Amino acid sequence: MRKGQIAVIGAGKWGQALHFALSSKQECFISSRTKRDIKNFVDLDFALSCEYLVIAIPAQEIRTWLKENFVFKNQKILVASKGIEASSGEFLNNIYADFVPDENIGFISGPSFAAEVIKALPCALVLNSKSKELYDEFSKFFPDFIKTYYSKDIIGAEIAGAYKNVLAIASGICEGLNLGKNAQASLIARGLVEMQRFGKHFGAKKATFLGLSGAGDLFLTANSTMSRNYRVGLGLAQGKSLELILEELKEVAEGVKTATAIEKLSNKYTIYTPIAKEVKLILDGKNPKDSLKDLIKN
Ligand SMILES: NC(=O)c1ccc[n+]([C@@H]2O[C@H](COP(=O)([O-])OP(=O)(O)OC[C@H]3O[C@@H](n4cnc5c(N)ncnc54)[C@H](O)[C@@H]3O)[C@@H](O)[C@H]2O)c1
Ligand SMILES: O=P(O)(O)OC[C@H](O)CO
Repeated sequence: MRKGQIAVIGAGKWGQALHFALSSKQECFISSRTKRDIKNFVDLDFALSCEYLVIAIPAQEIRTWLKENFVFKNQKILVASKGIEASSGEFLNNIYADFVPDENIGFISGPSFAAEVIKALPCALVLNSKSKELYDEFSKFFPDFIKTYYSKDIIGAEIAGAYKNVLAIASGICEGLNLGKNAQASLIARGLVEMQRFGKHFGAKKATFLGLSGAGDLFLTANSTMSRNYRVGLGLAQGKSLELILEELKEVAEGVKTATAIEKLSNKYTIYTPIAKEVKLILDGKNPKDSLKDLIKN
């Protein structure tokens, strides 16, 4: 094992931004399934032999990626993805649990557009782990422009980070339909209540939804065209097909698949999730204006 060394796996927008940030205090490696012209780019075997790993591949790909590539050799891992597996409705921490013990894993949450992190603009992140030791070790790698906080509420952080993507789609729809700022603020506020209610069912803490991981990331993502999920919503409101929107986006918008996962889990456990349900229906072809009427009525 490469003791003390750190590598990011996944060289998309977030992986590259984290690689930039984590390179500010020491050498940080990066790996991806396709070779990239990035400083310190290494092959996957090299990356996997580092003691510290930050995994930034999309949520829907994680199970397969772990099965095909990962062998646990006591590495310490930070998960940077934000989503819920759509095919199973499984949370990422449960998927990772088959491969990595609790004390070796943490999850990043909080408001963090890659495009700003890669410019070294200040931000605050939460590193969520059962192990404070793991937090202490990883937080030392972060640059001065990122303030890190510790939390043990993994499920809360995970749900907040995934759910806000679905709400960002809803907010983009609201903007695209020109419904006004009152409507948008109402939607975001009710969305926060909705994701907290959903989280409560799975044991998440209320405080997580009121802090960086919940309100912080929701307010960011649901208010800006910098968000891919928000832009999906804008496109839907403009009458574009989901297929075309995703083709134009060329990057992952986790809210699309996470809406399916939330629908599955809400149906299974009878959790009231009206906004996420309408987003799912719109993604499946419902007219957004009809959704709005139904949302106000119910
Ligand atoms: N971009 C941001 O601002 C941001 C911030 C915080 C969290 N996130 C989260 O980070 C995750 C990644 O987002 P991103 O912005 O880097 O997306 P992206 O679309 O820019 O890149 C995704 C990367 O994952 C790689 N990938 C896809 N399938 C893979 C597979 N099967 N095996 C290995 N690699 C695979 C792609 O090659 C690509 O490099 C998402 O869950 C996203 O929600 C993104
Ligand atoms: O561009 P989005 O919508 O994937 O959001 C990116 C980050 O999750 C913001 O914290």
